[in-house]
Amino acid sequence: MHPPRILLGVNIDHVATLRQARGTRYPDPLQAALVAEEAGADGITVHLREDRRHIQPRDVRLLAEVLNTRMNLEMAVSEEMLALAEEIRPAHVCLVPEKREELTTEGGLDVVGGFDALVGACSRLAAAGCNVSLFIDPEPEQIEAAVKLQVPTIELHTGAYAEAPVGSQAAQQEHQRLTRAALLALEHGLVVNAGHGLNYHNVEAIAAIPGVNELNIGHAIVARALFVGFKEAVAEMKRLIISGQEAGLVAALEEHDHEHEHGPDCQHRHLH
Ligand SMILES: CC(=O)[C@@H](O)[C@H](O)COP(=O)(O)O
Ligand SMILES: NCC(=O)COP(=O)(O)O
Repeated sequence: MHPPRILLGVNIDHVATLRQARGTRYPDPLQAALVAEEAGADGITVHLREDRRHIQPRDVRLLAEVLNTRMNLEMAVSEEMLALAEEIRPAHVCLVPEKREELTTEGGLDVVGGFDALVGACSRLAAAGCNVSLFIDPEPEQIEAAVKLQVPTIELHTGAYAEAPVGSQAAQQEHQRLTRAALLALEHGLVVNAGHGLNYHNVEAIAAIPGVNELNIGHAIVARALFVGFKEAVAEMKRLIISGQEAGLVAALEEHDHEHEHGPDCQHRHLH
C-alpha cells in the first residue's frame, strides 16, 4: 500500500519580511497564502516572532479568517503568544525557541530543560483545540521528552542538514541523524514533520525519509517566487517532494529485498 503523500506547509514569513522592509502594504502574505493553496500547499505556516520582524498579529488574525487549508502557527512559549493562540485557535501550533538577536531559528526547543513550562503551555493549547507540535533538534533525549509531554507531533529542525553542502559527508551524517530521529519518534507514535532551510537542491533526500508527514518550507520558496512566480515556486517544490518520497519508497523496497536475500547484517548497501 502506498503511504500518504508528504504534505507541504508553505511558510510565508518572508513575504512579510519584504513588506516590513519598507512599511508598505505589499507584498501581502495573505495573497501569497491563497496563491500557495491554489498551487497545492496543504497548509500555511507563519512564525509570529516577538520582535515582529515579519508576520504581524493582524496577518495571523486575517489568515485565520481566509485560509482554506489550515494554519500552522509557530510561536515561542510566552504568555502573550499563548493568549493569542487561545483567541485564534489555529489548527496547528508549533512551539519554537526564539532569540531576538538571531538571524533565524538557530536550534530546536529544549524540551528536556523546559519541560515544566511546556506542560502548562501544551495543555492550554490542547484545550484550545490546537494540534501541538514541538520544533526540536533530531536528538533522542528531546524526542523522549516530547513523548513524555504527550504532544501528538514533532517537527525536526533540518537546519544543520541544510547548512551542510549538498552531497557532503556532513550532509549525509545529518541526514542519518534525522532518519534515526524520525524512526524513533514514529516508534513512539508521534507524527513527524520536518523543516528549516530546505530548498530545491536538498529537499528530495528529506522527503525520502520514511514516515515523514509534512515539510514546512518558506525562505527558498519565497526566493524562487521572484523568478518564476509564487504559484510555480510552490508547485515545483511540491513536485520535488513527491519525487523524493517516491525515490525513498523504491530505495526502501530494494533494501528490504536485499535484506531478505542476504540477511539484515549485510553491509553492502545502505541508503545514506
Ligand atoms: C521555526 C522556523 O524554522 C521558521 O519559522 C523560521 O524561523 C522562519 O524564518 P525566520 O527564522 O527567518 O524568522
Ligand atoms: N519550520 C520551518 C519553516 O517553517 C520554514 O523554514 P524556512 O524554509 O523558511 O527555513
